[in-house]
Order: sequence, then structure tokens, then C-alpha cells
Amino acid sequence: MIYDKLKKMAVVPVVEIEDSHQAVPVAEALINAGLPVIEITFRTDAALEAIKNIADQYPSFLIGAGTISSVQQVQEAVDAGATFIVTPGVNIPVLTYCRDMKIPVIPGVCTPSDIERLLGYDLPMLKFFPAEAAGGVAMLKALAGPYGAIQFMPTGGISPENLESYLSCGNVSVCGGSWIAAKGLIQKADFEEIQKLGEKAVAQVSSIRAKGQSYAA
Ligand SMILES: O=C(O)C(=O)C[C@H](O)[C@H](O)COP(=O)(O)O
Repeated sequence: MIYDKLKKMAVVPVVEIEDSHQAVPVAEALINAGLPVIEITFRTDAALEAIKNIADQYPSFLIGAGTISSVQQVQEAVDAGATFIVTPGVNIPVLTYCRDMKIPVIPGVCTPSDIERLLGYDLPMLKFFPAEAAGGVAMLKALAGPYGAIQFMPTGGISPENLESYLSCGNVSVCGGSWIAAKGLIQKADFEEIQKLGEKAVAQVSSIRAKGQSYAA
């Protein structure tokens, strides 16, 4: 189950890839770091080819397609090998299609009204985006009152400095962020640094878990 795998990883590197040839080296850096998961954002023309390249080479690598805003993009991403879809906001055609086709989808929300629009879709996890700008941990704690059963994947403004505060929220399963495979590092082809940052994130998650924080491990 995708959601269980994401919970286990606790961190999803969000990437913007401009050259699809760099996708496999990025994936290898993440595999070496013990973090075989990625959300490739559909913000560049190379996104689709990047997904294909990783999926061909590493079939068990968990590949999400992010910034998805149309049904056509969902179809293309899934055909290329993406196993989950992430949207920045509430996109009803995308959600309906994913529900009908049984494609795991994590839609973005940042208000109670967004959440209410999605209640009928029976989604196990929602993306809280943009997390820091939309109220961060305080907002997640407030949302846990009326929407206690919903698990979130906060994304936007997450860093090693605030990761622990997010993962310590009872309604947070996993965090997304660009700090591990940052655009600048990919542009410089600094895969070593990406691996190091991945290793640091994995170590940080282990230490947070060892402290017995309240989120589900
Ligand atoms: O395009 C999307 O669908 C997104 O998820 C937006 C950003 O890529 C993430 O919010 C990462 O944000 P930072 O970690 O703050 O760089």
C-alpha cells in the first residue's frame, strides 16, 4: 500500500528536473541514502521522461507525480510509471478520475473548506500545502480537532529545522520537501550532496522515532 510506504519513509523528496538524464542519478543517490521515493513535479517538460527513466531502471522505486492539474497528466504520469499522484489543490476532475481508476492520489488542501469538499472521496491522506505559509504546525493542530481522522502530508517550507515539529503532529504521516534533491544541486549534478542530505533526513527520521514521538511509525 502506497500510503503505508510513504508513512514508513516519513519524508518525500520533491524535485523539479530539467534534464531527464539526471533522473536516474538522483534516484540512485536517494536509493543509496535509504530513501527510495520521489515526487517529480510536472513543472518542466522533462518530468514525464524523468519518471519513465526511473521506473524503467528501478521498478520498485516509489514514484509520485506532483503538480498534477489535469486528467491527461494523470494518464501520462501513470503510463510512464508513477504510482501516486499529488495535486497542489482541490481538482475535482483529477480526483474523480483517480477514484474511478483506483489510482492513489494525495490532493492539496489548506483550509477547512478544502477538506470538506473532499470528505466524500474517502482519501486516506491529504497534502497540506503550502504548509508553512498556511499556518504550519499550529494549523495542523487546529485541523486535528474537527478532522481528527485525516492524515496529512505537509509540503512547502519544510526543512531539517522544522521537520521534527511536523512529524510530531499526530495527524502528520509524512512530509514533502525540496531540500534533499534541491533544484540547484540537480543543476550542478551534485548527486553526492543529494545522497548526503538524504542520509541526514533518514537519520533524523530515525532519531525522531526513537524519541517515541506521537506520529505513527
Ligand atoms: O508543485 C507542487 O506541487 C509543490 O508541491 C510545490 C513545491 O514543490 C513544494 O511545496 C516544495 O516546497 P519547498 O520544499 O518549500 O521547496
